[in-house]
Amino acid sequence: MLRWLTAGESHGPALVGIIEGLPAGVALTTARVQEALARRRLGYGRGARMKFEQDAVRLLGGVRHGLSQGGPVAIEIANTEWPKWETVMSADPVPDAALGVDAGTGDAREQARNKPLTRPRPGHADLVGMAKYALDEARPVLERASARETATRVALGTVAAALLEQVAGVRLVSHVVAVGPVAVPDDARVPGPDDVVALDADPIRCFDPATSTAMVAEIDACQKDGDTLGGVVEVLAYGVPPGLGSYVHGDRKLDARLAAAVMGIQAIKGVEIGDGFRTAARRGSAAHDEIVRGEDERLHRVTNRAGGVEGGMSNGEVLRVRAAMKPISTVPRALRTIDTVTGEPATAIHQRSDVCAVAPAAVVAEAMVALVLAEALLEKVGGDSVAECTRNLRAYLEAIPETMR
Ligand SMILES: Cc1cc2nc3c(=O)[nH]c(=O)nc-3n(C[C@H](O)[C@H](O)[C@H](O)COP(=O)(O)O)c2cc1C
Ligand SMILES: C=C(O[C@@H]1CC(C(=O)O)=C[C@@H](OP(=O)(O)O)[C@H]1O)C(=O)O
Repeated sequence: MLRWLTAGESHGPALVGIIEGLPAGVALTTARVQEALARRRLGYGRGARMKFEQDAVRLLGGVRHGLSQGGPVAIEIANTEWPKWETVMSADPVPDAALGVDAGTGDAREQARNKPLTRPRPGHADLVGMAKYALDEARPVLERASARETATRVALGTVAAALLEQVAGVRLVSHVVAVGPVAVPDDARVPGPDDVVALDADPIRCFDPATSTAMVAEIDACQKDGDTLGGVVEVLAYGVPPGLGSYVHGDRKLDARLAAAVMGIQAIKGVEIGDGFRTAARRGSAAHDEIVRGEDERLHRVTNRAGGVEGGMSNGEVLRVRAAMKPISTVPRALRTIDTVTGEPATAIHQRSDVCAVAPAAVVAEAMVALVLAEALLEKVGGDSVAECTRNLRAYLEAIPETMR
């Protein structure tokens, strides 16, 4: 069983991710994780932090000489700004002297704690988080709810993607298909795995040049208006073997697992597999994918409206997952809220923030898809080394009768 966890706060010393249940022999280097994190920092409309954040990576365990060893892999991502936040975010109690105030009044101490955040921001976890965890300000809530945590997901997704590629030749690509109301046309070319370099070079991560230009203009206009934007991202996985996931129980279904994992990303409010919602408007004859034998003597679907999943299992076609991201919640044109100290109306706290983070969300969604696919692949083929998993996958595929391949 592959499992993973993250820990850490947005302005703490570091984030940490652990992935466990990984076979030995997965190729992993600090540079490879750094590269993945650099992709996530990009994105037209991102805020000031991404200009200086270094995402300093340390592989803390489970990897030796560029290969996983079979034990848990632990990855640390240091937060560049930590020295500035050391007092506010100290894990240990901070003496009054270190706060730079007299041991005196509670108020002064509160001020030194970087002004208590008592004007919760709509669209964030702030208000309910304070009530739920019995907190007197939103700082602890936003520190953990922040999408800073997605850096760890991307680091762990790098490990999953390496496993998928080595064992099964799976290759993933993610792109942006809409920013606010600006969407790629339905007939735009779909990027293939070899287009990753071009997508990484584009701060919008959109493969359609005209749409990309319109998206930049939309973000500029929105920023000028003191507003924020969301959008839609798509992840494609090429080379996924058939039979990952299962129809036998709802929580084993690959589509259900993908939806849960992608929905778990901060600000994602909808997930679609294949043509998803669009399929609901079609007749059955125009909604499914007919099976034919191609010139290469192999079975193919004439279309891929299902997005590579039928009956909760991968069917060998390209996996397609889309996710809808809501506009960034920290709106510069501050939204109405209350002050939790007085109960009086107020405007929400506004701190440094992204205007649009759809491009990095695509990279994060790619990581989540990689983690789900890697977990499902290991479930199907098992094995304690990459070589064993590869052998098992080959044996399984070779055992499928000729008439069904
Ligand atoms: C890559 C990424 C970057 C984000 N950046 C910001 C940001 O700068 N400011 C902000 O208010 N929300 C940002 N968000 C969204 C919030 O983290 C998210 O909306 C919030 O934690 C509430 O969670 P929910 O939207 O899932 O309910 C970002 C999300 C992602 C995926
Ligand atoms: C730090 C990241 O994104 C952050 C996500 C985020 C939020 O509220 O989700 C708010 C901002 O944090 P800060 O106030 O520190 O600038 C973003 O910069 C990141 O993606 O690495």
